[in-house]
Amino acid sequence: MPAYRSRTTTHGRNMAGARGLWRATGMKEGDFGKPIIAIANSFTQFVPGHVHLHNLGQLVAREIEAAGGVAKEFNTIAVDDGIAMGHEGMLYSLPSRELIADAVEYMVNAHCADALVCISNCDKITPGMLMASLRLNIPTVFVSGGPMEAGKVVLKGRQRAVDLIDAMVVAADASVTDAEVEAVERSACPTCGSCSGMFTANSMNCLTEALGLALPGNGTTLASHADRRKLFVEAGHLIVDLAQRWYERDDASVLPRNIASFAAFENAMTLDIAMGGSTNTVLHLLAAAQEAGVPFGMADIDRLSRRVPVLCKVAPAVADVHVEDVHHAGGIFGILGELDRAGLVNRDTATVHSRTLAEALDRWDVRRTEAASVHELFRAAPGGIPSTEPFNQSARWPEVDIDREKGVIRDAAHAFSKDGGLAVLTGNIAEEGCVVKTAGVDASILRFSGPARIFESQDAAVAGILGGVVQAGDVVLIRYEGPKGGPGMQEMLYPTSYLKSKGLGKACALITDGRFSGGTSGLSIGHVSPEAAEGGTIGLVEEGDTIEIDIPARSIRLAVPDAEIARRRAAMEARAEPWQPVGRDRKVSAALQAYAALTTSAARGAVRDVAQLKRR
Ligand SMILES: CC[C@H](C)C(=O)C(=O)O
Ligand SMILES: [Mg+2]
Repeated sequence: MPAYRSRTTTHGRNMAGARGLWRATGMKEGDFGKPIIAIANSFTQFVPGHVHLHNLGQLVAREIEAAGGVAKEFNTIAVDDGIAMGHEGMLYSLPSRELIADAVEYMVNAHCADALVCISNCDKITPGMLMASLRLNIPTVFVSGGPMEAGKVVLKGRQRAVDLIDAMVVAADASVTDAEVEAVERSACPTCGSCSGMFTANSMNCLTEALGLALPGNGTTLASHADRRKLFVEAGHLIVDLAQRWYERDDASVLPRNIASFAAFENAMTLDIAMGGSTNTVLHLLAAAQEAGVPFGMADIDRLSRRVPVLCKVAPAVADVHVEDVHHAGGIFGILGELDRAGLVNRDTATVHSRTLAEALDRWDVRRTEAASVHELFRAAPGGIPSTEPFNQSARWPEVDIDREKGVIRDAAHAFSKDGGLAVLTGNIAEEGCVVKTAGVDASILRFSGPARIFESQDAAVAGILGGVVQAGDVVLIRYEGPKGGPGMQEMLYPTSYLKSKGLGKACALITDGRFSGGTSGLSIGHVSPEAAEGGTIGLVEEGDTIEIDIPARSIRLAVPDAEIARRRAAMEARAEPWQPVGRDRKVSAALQAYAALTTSAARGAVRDVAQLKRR
């Protein structure tokens, strides 16, 4: 029977000092002996996905106390990728994932907390907390801040849904007037919550639901809707129950590593492929799997991508469907229900709320249950009230969208495409692989070949695209932007958005050892591994070389003879400072240099590898 971790500091005469300090935090006599539950919140006024979290940690805390626990809240940082995008602020985005994971580890282990509630939301906060929960392996429940409502705007006499990406694209489109750009800017992000498309934040919050570590509805219930409050209340009660099951009844099934098993990682990746999730999920699931000690790797992702169809298309893959519409169609359990009917999910995985996924599907798949409460949950609708406050509206659709032939979620027989929404490509330019979100690639360019237009930084690529250097038919190649080379593996959202702004979205390819925002679509191939800074062949490509991309064949290659590549490699190794970008003047802080010294390639999830230090 495991002992409560918190007894280390709450029991024994010699812990009088610690108990004195616990008392000063507000612990009462009767609290000593109750499970101490850490609440990892991530409130900040820098991020719309977190601006509304300031009181939600205490909402959970009151419920923990009502359920018989002691709640202790702390806060992590939270970077807003959309604000950090397109300048050197983006160098900090992926490194912040490691800081968040470490911050949760530090606070939970330093104070011997017994269990954990993670209040996350945006791009690196959910992955960072997920890594921490699997590293710590104590009872954990995730409840994220929830998705933002899609914006609505009238352009050229037609009302359309808009989001952050639309604001970025129209701003660089000379055919759009200043007044129209302003109208989109003012409408694109109407409420608190994570940006409304199937971008990285929403992808990861949906995947945490599929992994079994979050409650049904976590990924798609709007931040603005009153229903979302119930998820926080339920999380507060559930975590005390999970803690008691582990520490008092030796029930190891509640531990994160027994929930996020290999089969659960397969389910999460299957969901991602079926809904065209952000390619960042590849990085973050690989990193989380490593923390969990689960041998889930790129080969598994490739295997799944070849058998899972696209059952749901959401912005940026399509313009007029957002996460609120996925919710209206039954949410993540609606998609998992269709995947289950197609025999594509592991039904016996555990969750924090149901004994198995199969039991959860019976209860939460809107096509399996008539339960009014479930149908009411998925009728939750946007309120259209601009606000930074949560739970401020309770609009409902008349019915749940269960049209699986033409609706937002499809059954396997009516899939948007038989091929999955994500593909892993390999070849001489990416021997450890690279990824492309196929759900966002026009069918006409699944096979593409063209001359390399080389840029040694994201900024140079932006200047080249906006300055007309990039022409139709080109393969934009951005390198030395990997985890080590950037450092920090920037998201290339502005280059991919500006290709659209210039009308080149279906006329060019873009490949990089960097990565992409979930807002990227088009023939955008990222995570090229090994990266240029680690001696990858992408560092040997020369201007005008032909790059051949064949998504159906899962291949990408530099059409240059092996002997020439070998010659170039020898010449590179002979340089005084090999594998460095040409003509780039980027100041890299000591903090980022420390990150670069320990990180690894995208094919490993850009995880920290301290073994590198011993090899020096
Ligand atoms: C819309 C872009 C978003 C902020 C992002 O960075 C991602 O999805 O990764
Ligand atoms: Mg991002």
